[in-house]
Amino acid sequence: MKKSSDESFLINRIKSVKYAVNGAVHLLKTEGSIQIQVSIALIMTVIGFFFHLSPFEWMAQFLAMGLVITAESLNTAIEKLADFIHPDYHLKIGIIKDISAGAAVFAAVVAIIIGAIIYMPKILSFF
Ligand SMILES: Nc1ncnc2c1ncn2[C@@H]1O[C@H](COP(=O)(O)OP(=O)(O)OP(=O)(O)O)[C@@H](O)[C@H]1O
Repeated sequence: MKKSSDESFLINRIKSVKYAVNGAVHLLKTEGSIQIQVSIALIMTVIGFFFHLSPFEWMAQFLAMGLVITAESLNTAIEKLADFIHPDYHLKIGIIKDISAGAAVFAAVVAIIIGAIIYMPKILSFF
């Protein structure tokens, strides 16, 4: 009895991961904002190799990129939920969407600050 409930728990966890991966693939295939953020992340990774980032700088850069892509993904989910619940114009839907987009702005500002801390000294050292 215990064993079969453990097995179904494991199967449910594996299914959840599969659904989550499907969601990530859906975002990558259909959402322009996510495609742009992932493209920026790939470009920043190439730039990171060019500037020989330290392990700590790599960690900070990947955390920043992950934060932005995560915030953008959640913003997309909230926008879609809002459109589904209330397809017509409504002041509160507008505020909810603005707040959701605001979270992505916070993430982007943090990423820009981290990028400046990593790259400004390297760029300035060229001059
Ligand atoms: N149903 C609505 N009612 C009121 N205001 C809305 C509504 N839909 C959108 N808005 C306003 O328009 C803004 C943009 O909404 P929209 O859903 O087009 O997001 P977006 O940032 O352009 O995302 P995307 O281009 O990824 O769809 C919202 O932040 C909100 O201010």
